[in-house]
Formats: sequence, structure tokens, C-alpha cells
Amino acid sequence: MGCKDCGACSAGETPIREDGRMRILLMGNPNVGKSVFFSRLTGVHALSSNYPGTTVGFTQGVIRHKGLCADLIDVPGAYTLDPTNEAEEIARRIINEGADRVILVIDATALERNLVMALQVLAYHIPTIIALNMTDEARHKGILLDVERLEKELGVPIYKTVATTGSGISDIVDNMDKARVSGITAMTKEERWQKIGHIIAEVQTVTHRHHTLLDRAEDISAHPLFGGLAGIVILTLSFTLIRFLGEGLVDHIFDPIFENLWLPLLNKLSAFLGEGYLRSLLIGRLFDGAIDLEQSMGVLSTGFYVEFGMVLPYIIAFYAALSFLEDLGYLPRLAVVFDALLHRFGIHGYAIIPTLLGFGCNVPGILATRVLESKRERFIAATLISVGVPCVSIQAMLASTLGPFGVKYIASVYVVLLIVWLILGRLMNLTLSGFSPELIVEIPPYRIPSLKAWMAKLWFRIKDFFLEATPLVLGGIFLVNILDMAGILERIGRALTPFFHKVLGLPPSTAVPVVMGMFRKDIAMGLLIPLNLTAHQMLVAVIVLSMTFPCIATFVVMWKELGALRMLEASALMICSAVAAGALLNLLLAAL
Ligand SMILES: Nc1nc2c(ncn2[C@@H]2O[C@H](COP(=O)(O)OP(=O)(O)OP(=O)(O)O)[C@@H](O)[C@H]2O)c(=O)[nH]1
Ligand SMILES: [Mg+2]
Repeated sequence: MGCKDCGACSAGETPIREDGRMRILLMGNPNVGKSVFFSRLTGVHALSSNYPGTTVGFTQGVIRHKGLCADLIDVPGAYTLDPTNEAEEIARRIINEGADRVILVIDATALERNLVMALQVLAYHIPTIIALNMTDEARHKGILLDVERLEKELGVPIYKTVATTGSGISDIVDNMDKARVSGITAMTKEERWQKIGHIIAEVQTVTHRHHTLLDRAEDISAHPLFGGLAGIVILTLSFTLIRFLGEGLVDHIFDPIFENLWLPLLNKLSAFLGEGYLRSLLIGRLFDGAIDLEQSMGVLSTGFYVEFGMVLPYIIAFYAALSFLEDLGYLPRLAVVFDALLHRFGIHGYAIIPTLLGFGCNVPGILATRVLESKRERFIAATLISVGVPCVSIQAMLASTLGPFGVKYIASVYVVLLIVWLILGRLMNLTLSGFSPELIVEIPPYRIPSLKAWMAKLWFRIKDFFLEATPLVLGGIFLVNILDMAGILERIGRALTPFFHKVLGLPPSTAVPVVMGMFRKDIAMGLLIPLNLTAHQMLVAVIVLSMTFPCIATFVVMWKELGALRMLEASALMICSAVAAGALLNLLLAAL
């Protein structure tokens, strides 16, 4: 496809290739700043965080600069092109597909490690230009590099950059035409290490420097004992902060907006529509002639309120806290601290990052399991996330369904989920063949998060939530309303009544919300509120619902990531564990 055909570049811009746009790959080790580079060059926001493995798929954008018009691909970070995980496999596949240029991003504070991949990329003989990034940190660490000498050794132009401030980035784009094919050829591992040893001796000098406060904090947070204590304190503080912030947003911003602006509008619309199908669909049922935002079940009443009045504030609070920890560089330290524990469940400590992401939304959590090395680990981690980690939507609903009965009921859900997580993890580790590799993780230095980057990331995630949630909410409620009007839910409910009654001790009316749970878990939980369940019944129903996949998107992402068979296996495990936990809890509560 020619440049002009694609529509992204306009007439005056000349592609370097006649037959189409130039394809530039942005490559390098994990956590070297590629995504920050990518965002600056293309204007497309790519998620960047201070831990290796942020980019696991690839993102594509267009660079347009002084007549240059090219596709830029943010390739997932790789330590080597002999892949050890899926992200590295993707990196190799992309470079094997060919490119016109490579921008190789190298972390100046870890030249030796970065050269392993650099030498492999240069041996592809694609014109390359090197961005020697993180030169600010290298200076603080007392690392001096002879750039001219390094250029001679590698045979390609090198420019010093600090991606976070933008320094040196224009040198890279201005000099794209100076990219060269290096004289480096394919080598054996031994030859490569010899070459690296030689280069380091020639170009790098390290001078002495004093420890900073951040250095000391780094030592403490990865310490076997203090690190564990710090981990517990930091996680407890973070979740307390999230609740506090979430509640504050609901009480002071979102509820007033819904009560004072949205509700009056809906009342007008309701009066205008009068009785009929359209009103049932959009507004839902009226209670004593009035709309009840929590219970009316219309697309615009309960649909909007649950998603944007109850869930969105917690999404904001959750990602505000998580993004801070991510940019600070705390998460890999948590991985080290939790490694011994998680190994008992067949996954290594790094699974803590996808797990934490899962508390926001299971979908990015499951995607992030790509950083785990084996398919077995990915299956275990993804199943544990989808069954045992309640996303923000579920957590917001826990508060509204069980809150009125007391905090201890909400706490019991977390305890039960933790127990299920532990047992299911242990069982999968014992029964699935294979082993979980040792944790080899690069710990980045602490970096003070930049307010601008933190806000951009928060906005990016909120936008994602809007784009993903809106069609699901509207579609979900729409479908449920149609099924309800057609009497199908009623029939399913009746068919499941004996099961619900005998096994879970729940009244027939709960069958419908559980069936609906397959479409939208949060709304299904909202439906439980008007059923006048006892505290124990509510607890059982909420636990069964919390353990089944949060929403249809989770099924889809499991399918895409692990294949149909694995998705079905995970679903079977999910249903079995949800029913087992509900039934046991029912017996236990009856015996109390
Ligand atoms: N001090 C400093 N920090 C930087 C620089 N460039 C990037 N960073 C920070 O380094 C971290 C990693 O940046 P990313 O852009 O996510 O790195 P990446 O190479 O895309 O990482 P993966 O997606 O994991 O492969 C982030 O916290 C950035 O803010 C730099 O030049 N100086
Ligand atoms: Mg990245």
C-alpha cells in the first residue's frame, strides 16, 4: 500500500520506500524507555511503567517529521532474540518479518546486559541508529561512556537521550537517514560475551559515588525480612487509600452529579416516553412512581449509575495508586518478596504484577501474564486471577450488597477468595505437568514518578474503561432486559431452583441474577439487593458470583491468550470451585 493510499501521511510527505511507508522498529531490552520514546515520536500513548514487561504485545503508530513519514512499531522488550517468553517470541517474529530501520534503545546504566540483544539485532543487517537512553541516571551513578568509541565498535551512529525529558529525541529522528548497516555478524554465545567484555573495557568507566536515600529504600524493600513487612504495609496502605479515595469520589462528586443532574433528566425522559417497551428498556421499573438508580434496571438508569457512578470512582482510585507504584518501580520488588510463596502455587513471584492489575480489571491482568515464561504458569496465573481476584466492579458491588450487613461480611468474601486462591493454586500446581522456572527478574532503580506521566497514564486507563465498559454495559443490560421480557430468564431460574435451594441454600429468585452474571457481574449483584436475602444467603450468592468470571470480556481474553481448550478448562474449574465454595459455606453457616 502506498503512503498516500493509507491516509495517514499527506501529499507533501515522502516515504523512503516507493512501494509503501517505511517500517521502523523500536527495539531494546525491557524497561529501557522504548514506550516513552514511542509516545513522544508518534503522539500515540503507549503504557510505560518502571518494570520490565510493560509492553507485551506491540503497538504501532506513525512518525511524521520533516517530510519523513514512517510506521513505528514499539516492539516488546527482549533480553535476547533466542526467546525465553512470549514477549521475546513476538520481538523475534517482528524483526524476522523485516524492517527498513531499527531504532535500538540502550540503557546507558546497564550497557553490558543491553549489548547481548544489541549485537543480535545488529547482525540482522538492517540500517540501525542507537539511542543511548537513561544518560541522566548513568551520570548519577557515576557511569561514563565513550560514545565515539562505542560507535566505532558497533558501526552505527549513537545519540545520547533522556526519553522522559525528550532530550536527544530530535537527534534521532533528524538523523534517521544516517542509520547504517553494522559490520557485526552472527556470533556464538561465547564469541558474543567476548566481544561484550572487550567493548565494556574500551568504553565504560565507573567512578565512585555516595548512596542516596532512594538507594537505601531500594535495599530495604528487597530485603528478605524488612521487604516482606514493607510489602504488607505498602499494600495495606494502598488498598486503604483506594477505598478512602473511591468513597470520597462517590460521596462528594459522583452521587451529587447523578442525583442533581442525571436523575432530573431521566425523570423528564420517563414522563416523555410514558408506559411501554422503550421506557422499560431505557428507564426500567419505577418504585412508587420514582426511578431508583440502583434497582430500576434500565440501560440509562441502573446501567449508567452502576458503571459510572459506582464503579468508575473506584477505577480512578485504583489506577491512581497502582500507576504510582508502577512508575516508582516498587512492583518488581514485591515480586522478589512474594516469590517463595508464589512458587508453592506453580508460578513465580512476577505473577504478583498481573495479579495486582487484576484487582482493577481482570482483562489487563490476564494479558500481563504474558511476561511469565511457560504456558503452564500462564494458565495457572490467569485462572487464579479470573476466579480468585475480584475486579473493581465486583468490589464496588461487594460494598453495596454486603455493606448493609456489616464490614465483617465484606471481609469474609476476601478471606474466602484468598482461601480458594491458595487451594486452587496448590491443586493446579500438583496436577498440571511441568515446573515453574526460577525467578530471574531485573529490578529497576526507584524513579520519582513524573506528575505529567502519571496523569497521562491514569487518563489512558480511564479512557480504556469507558471504551470497553460502555458497549458491554449497554449491550449487557439490553440483552438481559430482552431475555427478561421474553420470559427466558424466568424459565432458566425455575429450572435451576432445586439446585440453588438444595446445594446453596438460596431462594429461587437468586437463579436469575446468577445467570445474568455471565453478561455483567456488577449489575447482577445489584439485582440481588431487592431480594430481601438474609445476611448468610447474600454472602453465599455474592461469593458464587465473585468467583465466576467477572464479565464476558474475560472469557474472550482467556480464549485469545490461552486457546479455546484452556479457556474451557479454566471455566470448568471456575464453576466447580464456585459451586464447591458456595455449598461448603452454606453448610458451614447452617452449622453455626
Ligand atoms: N531517568 C530516566 N527514566 C527513564 C528514561 N526513559 C524512560 N524512563 C523511565 O523508565 C521506565 C521504563 O520506561 P518504558 O518506556 O515503560 O520502558 P520500555 O522499554 O517500553 O519497557 P517494556 O515495555 O517493559 O519493554 C519508566 O518508568 C520511564 O519513565 C530516561 O531517559 N531517564
Ligand atoms: Mg514498553
